[in-house]
Amino acid sequence: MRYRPEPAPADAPAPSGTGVLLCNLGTPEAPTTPAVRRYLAQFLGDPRIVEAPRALWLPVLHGWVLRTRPARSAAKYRTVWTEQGSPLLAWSKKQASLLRGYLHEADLRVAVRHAMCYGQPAIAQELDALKAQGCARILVLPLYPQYSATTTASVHDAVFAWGRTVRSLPELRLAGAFHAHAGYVAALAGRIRQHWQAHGRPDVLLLSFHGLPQRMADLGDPYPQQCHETARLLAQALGLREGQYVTTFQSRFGRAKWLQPYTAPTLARLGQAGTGRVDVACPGFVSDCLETLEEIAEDARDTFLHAGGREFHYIPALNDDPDWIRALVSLVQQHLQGWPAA
Ligand SMILES: C=CC1=C(C)c2cc3[nH]c(cc4nc(cc5[nH]c(cc1n2)c(C)c5CCC(=O)O)C(CCC(=O)O)=C4C)c(C)c3C=C
Ligand SMILES: [Fe+2]
Ligand SMILES: [Fe+2]
Repeated sequence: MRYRPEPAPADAPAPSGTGVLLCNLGTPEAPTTPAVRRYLAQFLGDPRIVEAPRALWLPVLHGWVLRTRPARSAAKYRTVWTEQGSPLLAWSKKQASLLRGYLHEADLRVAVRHAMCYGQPAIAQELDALKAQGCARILVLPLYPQYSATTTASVHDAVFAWGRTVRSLPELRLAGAFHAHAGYVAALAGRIRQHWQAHGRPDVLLLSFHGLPQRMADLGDPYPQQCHETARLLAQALGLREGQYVTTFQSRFGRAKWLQPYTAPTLARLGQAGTGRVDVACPGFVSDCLETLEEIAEDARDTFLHAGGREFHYIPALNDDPDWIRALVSLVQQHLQGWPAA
C-alpha cells in the first residue's frame, strides 16, 4: 500500500500533542568492520553527501571504498567507543532526555525523541513513534549549527521521504541553521572560558569545523560563511583579537579540494613555527564523536606535538552542558511559536 493505514478513530484518540525530533548524522551500530560497512554504504550512498554521477560513484563506492575503508574506520571507532556505545548516539540520547526534562520544568508538554539520519534510530521510525504518541505537530531540529546541503538538507530529505508514506500527516516544521544563535554562541564561549579558568590560556585557539568539498561551496552551499560567522561571534564573545584564533576545516574525504585551511597542516605549521600551546574547539559539533575524539583529540594532537608544539588541549563539545541545553530550549521555543505546546 502506498500510504499506510491509520489506526481506526475508535482505537486512538485524535492526536493533539506537539513533538520535537532532534536529528544528528548517524553512526555504526558497533565498531566492527561489517557494521561500519553498512553505515558507510548508506551514508556515502546518499547523493547529498557525494554528488558525483551515480554511474561513476557507485562502482567506486562498492568496488573500492567499502572494501578498504570500513576496517580502518572500525579500528578508529574502537578507540572512542564507550559502554553506552557510540559517543555521538549516547550524547544525542542524553541531549533529548535533558531537553525533555527542561521543557517539562517550563510546563511545556512536548514529546522529545532523537534520531539519526543514517543508521539507528532512523528518522522515519522516530517520526512514527511521535505520531503514535499522539503528536499532531512535529518540529524536526537537525543538530547542525551551520546549514549544509550535505547534512541539514539530508535530514529534511528523510522527513520528506517519510511524509510520502503517511496517510494522515502531522503538521511539520523543519528547523535550519542556528550558527548565530546567541545562546549557542554563549554556551560555546562559556565552555572555552571554563577550560581557561582551570588550565590557563593557550597561545592560539584553533576552531576546527567539519570540512566540505570546495565545489559544494562554489555551488552555493552557505556552510563556510556560517562557520566563519560562528567563529567571529565566538571570538568576539571571548574578547579575542585576530591572530589569537584561527578557523580551519577537518575530515577531508577523497582527493578533491575541500574548504581550506585544513586543520592538520595548520597545526603542523603552528608547531613548526614554535607555537607553544594550542587549544582546539570544534564549534560545529554539538556532540563529541569520532571526528572530535579520534581525529582531533588523538590524531591532531600527535600532529601538533610531533611538529614541535609543546601543549595541546582539546576542549570538549557542548554535549550535556546546561547552557547548551538551555540554548536548545530557547531554539525549540522559538520554532514552536504559534503551536499549542501545553
Ligand atoms: C564526502 C564525504 C563527507 C561529507 C561531504 C561530509 C560532511 C559532513 N559531515 C559532518 C559531520 C560528521 N561526519 C562524521 C563522520 C564522517 N564523515 C564522512 C564523510 C563526509 N562528511 C565520513 C566518511 C565519516 C565516517 C567516519 C570515517 O569513516 O571517517 C561524523 C561522526 C560520526 C560518528 O559516528 O561519530 C560527524 C558528526 C558535517 C557537519 C558535514 C558537513 C558540513
Ligand atoms: Fe562527515
Ligand atoms: Fe574523520
